Amino acid sequence: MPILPTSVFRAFPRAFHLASDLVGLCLEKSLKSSTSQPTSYNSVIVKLVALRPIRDALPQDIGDIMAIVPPAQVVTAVVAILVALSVRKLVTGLESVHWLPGNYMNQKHEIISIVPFMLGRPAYHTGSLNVTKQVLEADQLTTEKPHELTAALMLWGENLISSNGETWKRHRRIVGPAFNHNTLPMGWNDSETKSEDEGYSYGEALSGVVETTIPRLHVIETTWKTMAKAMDELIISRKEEVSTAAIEGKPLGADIFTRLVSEYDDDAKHGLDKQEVIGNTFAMLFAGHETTARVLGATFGFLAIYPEEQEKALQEIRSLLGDREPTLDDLSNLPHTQGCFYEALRFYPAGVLVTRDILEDITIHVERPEPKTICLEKGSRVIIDMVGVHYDPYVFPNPDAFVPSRWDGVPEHAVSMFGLGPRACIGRRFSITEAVCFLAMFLRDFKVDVVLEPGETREQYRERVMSNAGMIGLAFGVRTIPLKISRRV
Ligand code: HEM
Repeated sequence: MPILPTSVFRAFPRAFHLASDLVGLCLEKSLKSSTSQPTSYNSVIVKLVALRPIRDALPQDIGDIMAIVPPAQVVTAVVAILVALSVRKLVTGLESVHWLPGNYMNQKHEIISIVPFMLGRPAYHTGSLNVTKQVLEADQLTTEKPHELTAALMLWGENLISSNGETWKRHRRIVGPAFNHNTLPMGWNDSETKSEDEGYSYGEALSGVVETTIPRLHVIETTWKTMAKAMDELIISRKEEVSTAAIEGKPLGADIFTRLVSEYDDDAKHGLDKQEVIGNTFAMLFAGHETTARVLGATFGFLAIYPEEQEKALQEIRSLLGDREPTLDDLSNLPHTQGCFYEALRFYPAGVLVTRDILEDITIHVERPEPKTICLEKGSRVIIDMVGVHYDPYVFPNPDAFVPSRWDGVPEHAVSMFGLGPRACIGRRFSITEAVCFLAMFLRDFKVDVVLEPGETREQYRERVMSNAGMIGLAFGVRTIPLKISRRV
């Protein structure tokens, strides 16, 4: 947590109110003056949502001191917004260096170093698919996820992502069936239910929670309280529905949440207790919230940069579907469209860091810089750089090029951006289905194009826009992609 002089914090609550007042005023004005300004309305809302968690996070008991700050003035409010935004970066740690693919220079070595990070264990850093496979596909008893790195996700309760050993097996057995063929056609309900007393929508609260997962969790208390309350209410009401359906002999829903709630039994050794239901619900929200959406954004970016690839996808979609809606069976017949999604995912593997602690010595074989057998020693850690893995020129020739056809014929389980081995992403099929379905329906009706700056080429646009990547919430992706979308005639 960055240390700031208390005077800075003192100036905040009042300043935030002023800033919000000002933004509110602009909002009101723009709504009154014209109904044809949706952009300014939206941008104001976005700013408000961004500012509100910070404002609410500030201690209330210093509010009185703030009363002595002079009343609203435009300058104060503008300064407050600027300072607030920069403090937000410090508080949430969202700012990071520009990610540039050209930084990958050391792929001649499959393991880079075993230097411990600060106080941590000695850690092997790797960007090699070969090493990744051997570690992730090793016997479950020989590795586990590091506790301190998954601790933040445990706050809501034990869950599939963060658990290890027997607990992980129990969770995977229960959650797994929720991702089978029957659940794929089902969409996620976009819950925008407002929580009246807190003033946050469920979605807004989730964003707040996601952005503050790392040790600063309790800073933005309101969002967390809102989420906890919403979760509790949801579980109780769905449990009642499930019990009623069981008594009346009606079939239960096949969705993930119903499956989790159905297994909720505080006394059961093989089911989930309430905290575990909540923990897993959050785990699914965390894992499913930003990931697919970010990769879809990048896919559109690449399709805009390379119109010939977009045209190829359009022809594939048109010749398969014509004017009808896609069915689940169609999705395997859209290889180019799927390849575009995979290729964007290769550049931006949303789950960017995969780590394992070594519980028993593991012997692995490396080919570079020369063929060798290495013992990954018990007590050490393996840190897998997923961007590096998917930039490996030995596995992905000409890694800078956007080549959807490189995925032709690659079976789904070998798509390494979703992880490998027994702990590979449980949402992989769900994510691919959702993405290809969305791309098919969207590209049939709309064309995406780049928004170039004066004199800029498409390649320069790619450099400017697509390199501006980093962690957004918990997912790795491109920050902003300016696109022009037009309806096809
Ligand atoms: C583009 C989308 C996605 C990417 C790139 C992605 C990536 C990954 C990766 C790399 C792992 C393995 C982590 C490890 O081995 O330590 C993983 C695990 C997991 N993912 Fe995803 N994921 C995506 C979408 C989803 C979705 C939509 C869901 C759920 C709705 C989901 C739920 C999970 C869960 C629960 C795990 C833990 C599985 C276990 O440990 O048994 N993911 N994901």
